[in-house]
Amino acid sequence: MSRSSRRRKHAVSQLNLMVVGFSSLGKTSFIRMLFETLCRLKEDTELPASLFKRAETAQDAEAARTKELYSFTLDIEEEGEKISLTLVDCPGFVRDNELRLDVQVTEVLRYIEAQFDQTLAEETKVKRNPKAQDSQIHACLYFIDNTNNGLTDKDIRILKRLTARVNVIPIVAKADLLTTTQLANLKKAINRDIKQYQIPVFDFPVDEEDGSDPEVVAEAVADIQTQIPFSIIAPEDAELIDPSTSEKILGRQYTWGVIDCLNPKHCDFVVLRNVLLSSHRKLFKDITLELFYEQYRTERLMARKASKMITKEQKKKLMEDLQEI
Ligand SMILES: Nc1nc2c(ncn2[C@@H]2O[C@H](COP(=O)(O)OP(=O)(O)OP(=O)(O)O)[C@@H](O)[C@H]2O)c(=O)[nH]1
Repeated sequence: MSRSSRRRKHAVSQLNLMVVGFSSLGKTSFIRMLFETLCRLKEDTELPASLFKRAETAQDAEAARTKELYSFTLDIEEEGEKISLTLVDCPGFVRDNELRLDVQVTEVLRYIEAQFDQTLAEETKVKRNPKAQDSQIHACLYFIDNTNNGLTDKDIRILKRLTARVNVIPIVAKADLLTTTQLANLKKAINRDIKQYQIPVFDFPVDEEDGSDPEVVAEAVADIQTQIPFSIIAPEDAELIDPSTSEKILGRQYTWGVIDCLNPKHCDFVVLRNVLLSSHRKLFKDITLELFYEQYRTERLMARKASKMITKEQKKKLMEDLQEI
């Protein structure tokens, strides 16, 4: 084995994912489900307590609400590759206060931009740290309320802001509450709105650099594209037993039957997990660095240049105006 391939085998890839959306749509439950399906390399990683606060009753709901943004990192292995996976959970957006909602979205964007600032600071160092962590958010899952018929005005406004800074993947949450026809209609309505309002969500382009047969890759991508937005059902109880197989499953039990959250016929979790951790991981990272980070970097440098160019009088006037605010 050559030195470089040995290095690659031991190389750890970083992946940073974020979940956002209105409150109580199942974001934390999704993170918990993802966590439960991961092949962890270190069992002793300290996990946030909020990850285990389940809310099966209305009284629990307030206590289990995500109050502030938090993140945690896990060392995992996916298809033989080591990944340092950071999951970021954000407080749910409020529905009834436009001003507060805007502040919340700004806070999410500030967090994303703060990660770009870290890269920018590292890049401008004379002696760069070769082991510097990549903390940029590579993909953001946007949870959509399935009680609406497509995207609301608020969704559109939020999505327009987020897609300027990060790869956004739309998610239909709590898909168990919809029939097959309702789910298909909702997916259609969301895709119609995405197109009509020209929201540049991540559209699963064919990766030109992928060494596999181009026809096979194009077919796989087309297959994924038909599933967007991905439907998710999070389990209610990790200890659920499927009565037909007597096996433990991650699911939800109803009077009429059991949902297996890992069954691709029930929801798109397995496809989404594969897209995030495996098939599109590199593409998410490349686009983040080459498109979103570059855009942010250019904006920052231009703003810096513009502030240098203003005259002393203009600066004085600006300071006076700011004091008046
Ligand atoms: N029916 C159903 N309920 C779900 C699903 N996922 C989560 N829930 C329930 O929805 C409630 C809220 O779930 P959370 O995961 O806390 O939602 P959240 O989006 O993180 O909420 P905030 O912290 O307020 O933003 C809980 O009672 C969950 O058990 C699902 O797929 N289907």
